Amino acid sequence: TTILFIYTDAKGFQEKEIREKLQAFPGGSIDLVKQESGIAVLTVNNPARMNAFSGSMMVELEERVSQLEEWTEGKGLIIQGAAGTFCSGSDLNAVRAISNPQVSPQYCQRYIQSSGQSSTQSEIYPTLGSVLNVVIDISNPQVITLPSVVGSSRLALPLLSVALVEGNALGGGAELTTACDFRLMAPGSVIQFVHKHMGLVPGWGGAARLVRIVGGQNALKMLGGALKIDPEMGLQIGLADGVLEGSLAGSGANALLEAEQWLGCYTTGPAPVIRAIKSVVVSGRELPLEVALRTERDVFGTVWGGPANLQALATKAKHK
Ligand SMILES: CCCC(=O)SCCNC(=O)CCNC(=O)[C@H](O)C(C)(C)COP(=O)(O)OP(=O)(O)OC[C@H]1O[C@@H](n2cnc3c(N)ncnc32)[C@H](O)[C@@H]1OP(=O)(O)O
Repeated sequence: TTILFIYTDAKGFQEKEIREKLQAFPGGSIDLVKQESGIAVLTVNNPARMNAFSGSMMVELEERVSQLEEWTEGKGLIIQGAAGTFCSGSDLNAVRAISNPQVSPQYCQRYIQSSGQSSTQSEIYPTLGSVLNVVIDISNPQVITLPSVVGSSRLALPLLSVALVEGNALGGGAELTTACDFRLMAPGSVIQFVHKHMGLVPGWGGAARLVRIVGGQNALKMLGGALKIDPEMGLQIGLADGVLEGSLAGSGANALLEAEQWLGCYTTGPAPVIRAIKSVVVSGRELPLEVALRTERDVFGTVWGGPANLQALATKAKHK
């Protein structure tokens, strides 16, 4: 099930067209490593442009998310940038190429209307937004669909996800951090919604998610002031869930190791149980209460009497 191929014919055609247009802006890659531990590492890799998102990287992100959807043993996901910095947002070379005055008026109209007709370059951003919905709103594939959000019956990933922020997370890069369940910041790192300085607002879902993470007041200040959020401020407003140790930071490998250890506290245990935990929390947060309660009951049914439950009963576990 990928958003590119399960639409109706007209929509499918549109997505194919968008994909082709995105491929016209190549550069960089999105690398995925699935580990035995059940934690996968996704690397935004375009260091010559501070890991800015080219068009082909957007397409690759969608493909990597599809691979993660099929990874039934998976429990966690770390998203990082290559070479010690997170992501500087959209590739401004591509943005400049598509923002010439002849394209712009059409761009704006299409962007707002989001019509179902033939696509324009402006649909780059909403397209990636759909992928990010899947990265964050991860839930139990058996029970939750978010049709109104992703425009299809695509499901959210059942992995606990962390953005490992070293260096800068700017613009769309800041948005990407909000598409994860958690954010870990390295000393000296910055998360900054620079959209206002670019004459924009977030378009990948970053504003809606930011409000849920830090509340409306903080989100208004962050967007309105294009504030540079350092680790200390990040912790204070609840944007950061942790700050990496200074002694270990500075080296990409060590920062990743630290992030894996941090995430391991939450992903230790059998995959079906970890995935179910993600599912009940996301449904509780995102769905109307009545639906969330029903979902929780259904998810409960997937672990009740399961191997982990039976083993715990047999060993008469004490929780001291
Ligand atoms: C809805 C989406 C909204 C968006 O994401 S709009 C894009 C928002 N992002 C930006 O405006 C980032 C602009 N860049 C910067 O502020 C700085 O480059 C940054 C990231 C703080 C790093 O500064 P420095 O460490 O001094 O490095 P630098 O400026 O020399 O950059 C090294 C090379 O990377 C390039 N680069 C950085 N961000 C880029 C981007 N977003 N798109 C395309 N190229 C980008 C930069 O042009 C430079 O390339 P070159 O070496 O001059 O060829």
